[in-house]
Amino acid sequence: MTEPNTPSTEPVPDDATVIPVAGGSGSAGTGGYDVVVGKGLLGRLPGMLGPSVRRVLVIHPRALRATGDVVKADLETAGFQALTAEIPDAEEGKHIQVAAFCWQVLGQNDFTRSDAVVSVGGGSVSDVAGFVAATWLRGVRVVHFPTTLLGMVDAAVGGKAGINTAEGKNLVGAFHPPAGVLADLDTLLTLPPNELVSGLAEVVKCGFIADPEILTIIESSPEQAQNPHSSQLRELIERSIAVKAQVVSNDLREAGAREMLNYGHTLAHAIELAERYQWRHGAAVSVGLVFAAELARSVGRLDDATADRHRTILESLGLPTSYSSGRWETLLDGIRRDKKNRGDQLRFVLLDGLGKPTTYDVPDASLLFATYQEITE
Ligand SMILES: NC(=O)c1ccc[n+]([C@@H]2O[C@H](COP(=O)([O-])OP(=O)(O)OC[C@H]3O[C@@H](n4cnc5c(N)ncnc54)[C@H](O)[C@@H]3O)[C@@H](O)[C@H]2O)c1
Ligand SMILES: O=C(O)C(=O)C[C@@H](O)[C@H](O)[C@H](O)COP(=O)(O)O
Ligand SMILES: [Zn+2]
Repeated sequence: MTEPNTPSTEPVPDDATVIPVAGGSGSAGTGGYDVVVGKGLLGRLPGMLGPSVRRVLVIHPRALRATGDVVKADLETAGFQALTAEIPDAEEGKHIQVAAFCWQVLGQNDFTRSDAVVSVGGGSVSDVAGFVAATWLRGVRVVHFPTTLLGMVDAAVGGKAGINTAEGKNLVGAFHPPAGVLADLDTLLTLPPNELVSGLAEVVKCGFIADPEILTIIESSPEQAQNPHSSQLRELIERSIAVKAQVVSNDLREAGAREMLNYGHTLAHAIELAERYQWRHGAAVSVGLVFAAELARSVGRLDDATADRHRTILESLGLPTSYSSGRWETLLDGIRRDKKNRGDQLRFVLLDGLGKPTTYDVPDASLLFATYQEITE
């Protein structure tokens, strides 16, 4: 795997797009923070960290060692005392022992409440780094520098941070909004195509729950949607971030409306657990979206055209839309541990129509088994 192009620090470009998010600990406006989308954004990092920060821990996976080193060197040039913590790649990084290793580095280097964490990597890195920042001294600042499409459009925005346990995905975590997010499009140039496509599943999710123009853009050219140089992909990124920013600005702690961002995830997380995290998150979300569409169709909430559109658009991107038969009991175990459930009540996010997400209390698990038959290979 090739590492991203080394981001340049100067000058800060003018063609960046700034998407504000309300709520949190950032420096933008009244307690909110900015998600900046553009190229050559690293020069903005000191400003996002803020004037009180002296020490910075840069957390990155092994695969992005050179990028982590560049970020560290730039921070040192800007006058910070910077350290790096190298963590295991992908889902192996979302582990309590990895968090403990980062806490040890912070402790041994006297990090105080006025110091900060920076994540450099995909969603797995922003999740664990955000969790470390949320828990160290009960909360220090974190800035995310996402290097995957999925990280830019989803994981780095909104403050959900967490790790996995043996029992399931993201079962331990915190809501800890970043002080800012730098989505540097240059980093996408080295992202393997299957990772970029994985991120597009979350983009499609945003299209179905809130911004149908996203679907139209992808349908008009699935190829350009996958081209890291294209204006279409940049527009998809900005639209998806705008959807997420709007939702989390109004419901950071998922008291209600934020649940819509979990569309497709009830089955997706169960698949990831069943597959021991050998499936990409976006691939699992893709199957989960089709499952949710079929469930909504079967209970008479979603029209055929919108339900069918799920499969068509996801397949046009090369994402999976079906899953192995014979795994239902394993999947149901995962579904029972979903955070949207209340007691024995299983709950899903479904669509009442395009752009009309709602929550659905499943009356009987047999309904889910029947829907599973609709998506098995
Ligand atoms: N907190 C949230 O709101 C939220 C939202 C969505 C997903 N997530 C989580 O995000 C995780 C998935 O994130 P992801 O899809 O970014 O995967 P990831 O973090 O596992 O990264 C995918 C792979 O790409 C490599 N990589 C990263 N950037 C690269 C680059 N620029 N060039 C080359 N290789 C690069 C990584 O080393 C890794 O092997 C899951 O754990 C999911 O649960 C969290
Ligand atoms: O931000 C949210 O809220 C989401 O649900 C976004 C999801 O894409 C993301 O995968 C999130 O990590 C899932 O959260 P969880 O609470 O179901 O673990
Ligand atoms: Zn997700």
